[in-house]
Amino acid sequence: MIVEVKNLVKRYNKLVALDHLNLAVEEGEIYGLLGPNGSGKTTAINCMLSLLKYDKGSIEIFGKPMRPDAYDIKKDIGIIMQNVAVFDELTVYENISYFCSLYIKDKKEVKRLTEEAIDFVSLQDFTKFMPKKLSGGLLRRLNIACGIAHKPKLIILDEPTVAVDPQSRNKILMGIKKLNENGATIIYTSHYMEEVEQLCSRISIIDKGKVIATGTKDELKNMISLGEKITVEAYNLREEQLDEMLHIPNISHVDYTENQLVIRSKKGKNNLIHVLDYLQRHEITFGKIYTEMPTLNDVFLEITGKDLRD
Ligand SMILES: Nc1ncnc2c1ncn2[C@@H]1O[C@H](COP(=O)(O)OP(=O)(O)OP(=O)(O)O)[C@@H](O)[C@H]1O
Repeated sequence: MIVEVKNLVKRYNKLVALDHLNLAVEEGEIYGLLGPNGSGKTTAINCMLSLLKYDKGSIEIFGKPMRPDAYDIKKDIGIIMQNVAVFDELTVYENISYFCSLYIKDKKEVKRLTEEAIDFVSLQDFTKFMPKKLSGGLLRRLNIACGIAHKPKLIILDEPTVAVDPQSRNKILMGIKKLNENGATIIYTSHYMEEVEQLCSRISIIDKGKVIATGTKDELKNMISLGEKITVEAYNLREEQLDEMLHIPNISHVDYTENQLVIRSKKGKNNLIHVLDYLQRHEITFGKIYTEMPTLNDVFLEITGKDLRD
């Protein structure tokens, strides 16, 4: 186990930001913390790193209790926080080199690792730039390079793609995958379900400071009753046909607006075949047809009754 958080409680005066939060991150995982803004992700990370005092619970990292002065643990952790934390008066190269030298004493090794980190985030053309001259996406990449140059075993990224252009976002996501392939365990917080789905091997969904569900994306989707959503471009459907479709096995909702028929099904096999069969038997003209599986937002919605983005 790389990180084990048990029954963590953190209050800001009367507000309970973490309410008996439990997490267990195993070696080699990309572990996602998915939750809406204000659900407690940053507070959890700050507690894990001993940057914030908490009221109750325990935190172990690499099998040892985490404390503010646990430098032997901290040297193996790379942190990339939401707010970019670099020195404005240092160049891109100097920033990365400085953060790396906090952990690595050998100067030649610092140089080698700095250059490797620059290549890794593709900032080769910007090494002499001051941070203020970088775009938002490049600045995020610099922030990441500063956090990972010393090759930590555990890398924690708190919403690293907020307000980042799509090209930099892709580079960041691919970079995180590569860091993981090279052996690092990753904790990744986000309120973007698509990113978490794409990237993470296991996910904890967090709401109001509590973990409400944990699993792989497929395990999470299997927790809910919703099956696939079938969308059909269909013409001249009558009210009674829509009512009849509700009697197709497993179908729970039917909606028809502007020639778009949207059918929601419960879990089960052959839902699409049954729908197609109905359309053909009733000689209903139809065009494009596609199905979508439930998303992590559907999971969040079914458990909490609200959208992730609310
Ligand atoms: N220093 C603070 N003082 C008082 N309340 C705080 C403080 N920091 C966070 N909170 C509150 O604690 C709760 C959890 O906030 P936190 O920032 O951990 O959530 P989050 O999931 O990381 O959201 P975001 O992505 O918006 O940062 C929120 O209600 C927030 O308003």
